[in-house]
Amino acid sequence: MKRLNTTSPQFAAELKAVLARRGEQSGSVAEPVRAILADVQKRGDEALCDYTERFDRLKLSPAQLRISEAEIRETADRVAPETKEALALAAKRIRAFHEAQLPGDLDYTDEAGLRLGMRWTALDAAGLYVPGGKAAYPSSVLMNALPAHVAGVKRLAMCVPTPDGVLNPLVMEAARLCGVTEIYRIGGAQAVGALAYGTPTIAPVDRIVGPGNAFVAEAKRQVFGHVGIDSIAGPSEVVVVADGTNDPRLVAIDLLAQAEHDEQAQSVLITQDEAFAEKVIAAVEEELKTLPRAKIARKSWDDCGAVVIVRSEDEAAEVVNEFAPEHLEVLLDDPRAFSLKVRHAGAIFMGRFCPEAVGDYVGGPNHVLPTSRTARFASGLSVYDFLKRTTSIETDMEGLKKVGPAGVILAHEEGLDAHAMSLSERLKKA
Ligand SMILES: NC(=O)c1ccc[n+]([C@@H]2O[C@H](COP(=O)([O-])OP(=O)(O)OC[C@H]3O[C@@H](n4cnc5c(N)ncnc54)[C@H](O)[C@@H]3O)[C@@H](O)[C@H]2O)c1
Ligand SMILES: N[C@H](CO)Cc1c[nH]c[nH+]1
Ligand SMILES: [Zn+2]
Repeated sequence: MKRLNTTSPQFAAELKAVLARRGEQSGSVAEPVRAILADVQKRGDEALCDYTERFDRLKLSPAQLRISEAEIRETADRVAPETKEALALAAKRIRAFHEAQLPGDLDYTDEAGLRLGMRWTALDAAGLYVPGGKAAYPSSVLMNALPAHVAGVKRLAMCVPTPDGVLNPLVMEAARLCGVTEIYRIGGAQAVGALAYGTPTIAPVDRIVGPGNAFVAEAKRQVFGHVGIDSIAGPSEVVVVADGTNDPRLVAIDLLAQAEHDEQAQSVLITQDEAFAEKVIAAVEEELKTLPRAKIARKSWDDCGAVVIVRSEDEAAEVVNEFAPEHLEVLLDDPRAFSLKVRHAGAIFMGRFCPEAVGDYVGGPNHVLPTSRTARFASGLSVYDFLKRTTSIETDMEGLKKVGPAGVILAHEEGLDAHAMSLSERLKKA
């Protein structure tokens, strides 16, 4: 964990090094991912089976890649009723928020008499990547599948790794709850490659969405252009802005809540109160003594963690904007006022009673969010990732007479005479 202070002459360089730290690690996977994607394109199902055996310790034949509906049902039936109720509460809230996102079409006639429109249509097929290497993520099934379902996507193909062949009952129940029946027991870059290029068993999709580790994030980056992707939703990140009135132990737990996802996760505290910062650091050490996933969280905290001492809330906001974090917790008296200073963050959690875990599971907004500073230009998963827009123009001769002559001039300026003639020859008939 790095200690930074904005009063230090080296602050800018130190911050750059903290930000670069994760980039270095993700850069190291580019070549292995390229090789895996090329191999999946070449060898299809055989490659999927080989990588699944190598990385997930599961020997499969191509016929076993897809999880049967009977397996989904039987595995999901093992979920306890109160757990099903918790999942149903989360699903209801997530569905409601994404239904509220649904955009409307445009259709109007302007002053020149042209009827202009924009119609939203759903993708035909979406690939849903649900992580499952170091932890199982039934919550990610909901976050991937519900916006797709709300958007009206006809085909949903889900990939989820099942290390050692273990099917997670709650992942299967979440899939059943969302009506997902096409599920493959594969993960990592090879799953992304199968969804992007297709194999004899897995038909290709039009867009791949969902979070994953550095291999998954890099694979999505590399297939972008051949298929759409939502964003680079890689190893988790949280920045916590807290004043000294907070309980240091709760802040430490919030930092560890994201560190426990992945050795490459990043947790950062920003505060004006140095004494408070030291209490949080001590509390992190104390919690790591008993945290079940301490091995993962310790490496994440040691390698990628940071504590930044700032001189004002404005300075804190500027540091947040530099991180452009996946998640931002604002544990201040007026979190909403602070949040208005923030230009780049995937999701903001406001107030001392709203830790990120509310959003991870039951808040409603999506927890699949941009990482590695991509929140500067990317957004969290939403219904818009499963929709696309088609615009339309309709006009009669009256409308063409209003706008056509200007089009002719511009076409000639661009040296495109057939463009000009397609307008001028019609105008002659006026
Ligand atoms: N950004 C978000 O919105 C968001 C949401 C949830 C989870 N996450 C992140 O998702 C990630 C989940 O990671 P995970 O590992 O648990 O599951 P994962 O499913 O992302 O990755 C596991 C897969 O990685 C592949 N793999 C493992 N080691 C490999 C290697 N050496 N070479 C090539 N491929 C390899 C395997 O195929 C395995 O199936 C975490 O980093 C977590 O922070 C992010
Ligand atoms: N914090 C993760 C996004 O980085 C989402 C998640 C799923 N389950 C628990 N947390
Ligand atoms: Zn989380």
